[in-house]
Amino acid sequence: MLSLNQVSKHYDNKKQRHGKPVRAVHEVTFELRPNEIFALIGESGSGKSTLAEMIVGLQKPTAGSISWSERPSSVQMVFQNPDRSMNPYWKIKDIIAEPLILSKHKKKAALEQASRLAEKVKLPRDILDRYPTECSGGQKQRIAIARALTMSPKLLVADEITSALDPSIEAEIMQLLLSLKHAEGMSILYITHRIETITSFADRVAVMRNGVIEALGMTNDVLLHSTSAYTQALMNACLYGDDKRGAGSLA
Ligand SMILES: Nc1ncnc2c1ncn2[C@@H]1O[C@H](COP(=O)(O)OP(=O)(O)OP(=O)(O)O)[C@@H](O)[C@H]1O
Repeated sequence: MLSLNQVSKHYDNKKQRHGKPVRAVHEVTFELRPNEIFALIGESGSGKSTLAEMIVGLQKPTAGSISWSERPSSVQMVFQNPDRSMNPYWKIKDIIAEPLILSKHKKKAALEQASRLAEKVKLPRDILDRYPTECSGGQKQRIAIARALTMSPKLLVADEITSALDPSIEAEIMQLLLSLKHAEGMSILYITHRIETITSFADRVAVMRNGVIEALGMTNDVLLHSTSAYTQALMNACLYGDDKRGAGSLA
């Protein structure tokens, strides 16, 4: 359904003083299967967000191709900081309904759909008439997910969406994503630096390092049996807590 073929994103950084070229993503090739959770892990700066942004069309590759077999609106993205995509002066029901109204649905039907989706992502009923500042971080991520669901996505790209949340709230959001994968029949590209959370969550995992995919396969195979020293170091770093952001000094 989604296939990436030799996808690269290089920045020349010529306009910056002392700017050096960066190979944010370099010749990445993989396919995403229908109805799978695919985790993308790697240390900070390894290129995960750049790759995600190219997949949803927010950035153009400098080389290679990305092909998506479904309608364009069936790829949706949820970001780490939900506040950036929410108008603080709008009620939650209007925030969830916005994509429907933009795509010419009648307001009444859009609000009814927003209410159904709020229930689907297990938000309390009274939240619809509140404003974003009156919601918790976990609730805001549920709101962002509900809004993404208005477009009946076949692929949800989730970029560090639980990174700012407490572990117990993170676990609840991951549980929600698992149930949505089954109920909606969608795939999820899940970007995280918390590797310890993905073992019983992701079907497959890709490990990024300096813009390239260093390992890719079934989650347990990659995390437990990979011969890649970098992947092993990432695992050790998260198990023994010496660097929560990843392999750090292992460049
Ligand atoms: N617009 C840009 N211009 C120049 N360089 C950029 C730009 N965006 C990202 N980069 C560089 O590309 C590399 C990959 O960045 P990216 O944000 O994709 O990594 P990441 O793995 O998502 O990191 P993090 O986990 O910290 O979000 C980094 O070296 C970054 O500095």
